Amino acid sequence: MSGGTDSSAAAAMLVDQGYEVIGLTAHMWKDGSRCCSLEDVERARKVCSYLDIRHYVVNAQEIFTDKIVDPFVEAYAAGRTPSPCIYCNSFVKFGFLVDRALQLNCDYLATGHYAGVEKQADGKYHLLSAKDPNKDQSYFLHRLNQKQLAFLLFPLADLPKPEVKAYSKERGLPIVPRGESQDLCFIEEGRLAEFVEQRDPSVVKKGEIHDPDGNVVGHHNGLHRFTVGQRGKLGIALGERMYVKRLDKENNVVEVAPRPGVMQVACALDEVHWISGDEPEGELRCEVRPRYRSNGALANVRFAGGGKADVVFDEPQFALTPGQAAVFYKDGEVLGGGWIDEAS
Ligand SMILES: Nc1ncnc2c1ncn2[C@@H]1O[C@H](COP(=O)(O)OP(=O)(O)OP(=O)(O)O)[C@@H](O)[C@H]1O
Repeated sequence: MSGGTDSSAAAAMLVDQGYEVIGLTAHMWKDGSRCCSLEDVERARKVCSYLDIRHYVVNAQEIFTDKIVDPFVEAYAAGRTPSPCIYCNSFVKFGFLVDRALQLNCDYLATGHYAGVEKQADGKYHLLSAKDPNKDQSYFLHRLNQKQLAFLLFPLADLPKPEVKAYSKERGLPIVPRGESQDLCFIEEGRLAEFVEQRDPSVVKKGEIHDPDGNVVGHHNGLHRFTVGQRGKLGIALGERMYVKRLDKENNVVEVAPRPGVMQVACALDEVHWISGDEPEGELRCEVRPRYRSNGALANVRFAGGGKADVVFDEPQFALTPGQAAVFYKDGEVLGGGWIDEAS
């Protein structure tokens, strides 16, 4: 329970369905940050007390630093754009918290994620998109395995957010309003570069900005200030609108190009994960979402062995970004996904 509407509503629904519910809140990051802090712990405590259920607070600061924050900074230092929510789900929410729930003799761990889990006739657990496409979080859960899915309940899978809000109100849940969770809950809005610099000062390194012909069109203060597809804040004034096309770590160069230059048709993935535990044979035709806010595009996924795969889209895609996840969907189901290593 994060103290927000979704997990509070999920807990209340399970209480209403007759489950014996225990609230579990991870204190993940420093106080004063926008989430996962002591203020959230306090919010969750209030809801539990209202529902008359036990509430446990677990200290997850060490694992959060080791598995989410440090790799996040390392990725930026390597010229990539990381996706910390995916790691947080794998290691903290559905790793560390599952272990704690097992220690408390729980039969399930429930969260307020918008996604579905279903055991089907093949005996496997399947991860499904949420019914509310605006809230669907299945993209962030694509690295879950069978053991984790067997232990999970997602009570909000079939509900649109307005219904969850209405239910919380009707049920009288004492929820202190706050904004929807942001991707970077541990960093103050607009302070990403400073955060990375504070934790790894070596990222501040002057370099050049190159146009598609290799001309120097500007200078920068570190690759961590850029992400592929970025348009503004380039500090250059050219006749044409320019986007970041590639971050060249080796030469500390930011390559920019007009929009057509940032459209690419293929990308190489590593650490590909399959929810079923079995890699499909040969080639897979499916929809691939190369970032969270993407509708998915038809592609062929070819397996290259050793957890690697190549994705070839039917149509060029904008800003295939190293460090982001490409997630495979078929008929509303998440099959798995991998990290984008390189686009071409
Ligand atoms: N600090 C935490 N401790 C325990 N569980 C958490 C914590 N933060 C998030 N969760 C769980 O993960 C789910 C998804 O987290 P996310 O950050 O996407 O929250 P959200 O959609 O804003 O939900 P909420 O309204 O519950 O905050 C939450 O609904 C909650 O069940």
